[in-house]
Amino acid sequence: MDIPWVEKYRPKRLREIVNQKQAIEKVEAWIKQWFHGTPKKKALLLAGPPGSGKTTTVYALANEYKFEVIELNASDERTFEKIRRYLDAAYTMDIFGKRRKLIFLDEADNIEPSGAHEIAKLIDKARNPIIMAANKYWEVPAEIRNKAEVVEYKRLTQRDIMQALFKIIKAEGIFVPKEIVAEIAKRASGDLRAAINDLQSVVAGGIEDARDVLAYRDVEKTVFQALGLIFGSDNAKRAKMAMWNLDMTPDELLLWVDENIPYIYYKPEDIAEAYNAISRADIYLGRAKRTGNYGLWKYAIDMMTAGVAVAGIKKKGFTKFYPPKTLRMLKDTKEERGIRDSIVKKIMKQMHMSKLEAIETMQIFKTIFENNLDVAAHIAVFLDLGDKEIEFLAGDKEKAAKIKGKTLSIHKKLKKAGIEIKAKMEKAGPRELEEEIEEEPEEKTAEVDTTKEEVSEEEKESEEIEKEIEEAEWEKEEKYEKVEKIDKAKKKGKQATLFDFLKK
Ligand SMILES: Nc1ncnc2c1ncn2[C@@H]1O[C@H](COP(=O)(O)OP(=O)(O)OP(=O)(O)O)[C@@H](O)[C@H]1O
Repeated sequence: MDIPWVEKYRPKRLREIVNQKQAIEKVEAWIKQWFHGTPKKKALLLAGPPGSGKTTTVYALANEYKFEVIELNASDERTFEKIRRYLDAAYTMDIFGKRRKLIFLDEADNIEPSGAHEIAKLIDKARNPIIMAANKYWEVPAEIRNKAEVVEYKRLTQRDIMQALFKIIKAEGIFVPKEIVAEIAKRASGDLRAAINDLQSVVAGGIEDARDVLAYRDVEKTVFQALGLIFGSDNAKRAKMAMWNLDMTPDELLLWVDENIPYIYYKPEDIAEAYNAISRADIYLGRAKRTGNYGLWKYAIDMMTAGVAVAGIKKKGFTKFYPPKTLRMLKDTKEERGIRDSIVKKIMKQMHMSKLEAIETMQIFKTIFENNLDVAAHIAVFLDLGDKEIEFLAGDKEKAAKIKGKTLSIHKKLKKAGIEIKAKMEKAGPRELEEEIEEEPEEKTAEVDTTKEEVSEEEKESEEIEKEIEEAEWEKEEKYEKVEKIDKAKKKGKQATLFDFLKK
């Protein structure tokens, strides 16, 4: 996976930072004072809109003036303790020799009042430069704000953003039409980080799809941030903030989270864990709707945010979020629900699972249907899925058609194998079949004279038995390979699981 362009192209030097000249002059003047003693204000507060260059300034400054940055997050509970530790050791030795530490406290507008008092005390005692950053500086507790020199960052203009994007396009040696660059810059509303991420998404997804990606931008502006909180860290508290100020119902956010799980987690057990969390959330949401007890939303939200955030190891690097396919494809949600329910029922029946397990399994099947058409076809045959059901799981008409084609050839093979096996069995006597029909004498199944006009009761019975056996044989042949493991597990009294099936 490519490294995120926001990191790859983060300016290393102060002069590369676009359109924040005044702010940077102030920051440089302040840091220079540290080389001649301690400045009057030991802390700076960089205030301005997201993606305007605050964090970039801190790192470029540290790079030029040879500081080591200790980055702390104000919403992290352990921050206060860490600050104390670093302040006590203003200088430490590292392999480069003596390097001064610069403390960077991001999200200062998220500091709890109790923490604010302690941080204010620590600023008083500090022997290190402290830089804080906030989007809304008026929400930084006054106690801290008063101890810091405020440096304002401007919202970047569409022109600034376009310039920065073209620099990246040139460095990457790619072509992106000017109107798309202009559109990305316009939609970013001053946030260069968002614009760079959009540009990378558009390039990764192919320019032809650019308009689709951008069409979702208005919603994603917030839903992307929500997904970033859920998938961006293992911090449950941060993840729970995803629903804040989000102009969406939990049901809608659930679809987005659901869609993106397989792009974030890569180990099957982690994917299953994350799906487990959302299927529980789904149950709470359903219950809330049925009973009118919307207090249950809180549990649902916790499960689909924090529950998903801590599900496992996430992919590193740039991640593109995708809008839910169900939103794009199946406008008729009633129909969608009907299809979903019938798949769940089939899984419950064929795989001997509880509803919850079946929902979870269905989510895993979705990933398989999108990514491995061969396995998908086997599952489709095994579950006897209809066209709509295959389409639902594949999330794409074209893929569904391919899977359908593969199921037909599986059916053909099974039929052929069934005839061959039948012939063999007629010769040698089928062992597996014997087990299943052990009460019935074999001769009865072997020959029935269909030329006789008058059929005796006994013969009628025999014919029926033959039919039944033939059906059993068909079914057995179709499913034998796939259910063998499950059957064994059942015989041993173990619960059959999806993984028994997939290991086949
Ligand atoms: N003024 C700028 N000049 C050049 N690049 C910038 C500028 N502002 C933002 N960027 C780019 O956008 C990315 C994000 O910027 P940065 O992390 O500095 O934002 P920020 O102001 O700290 O935002 P936030 O408040 O959300 O943390 C950087 O990696 C950099 O590539």
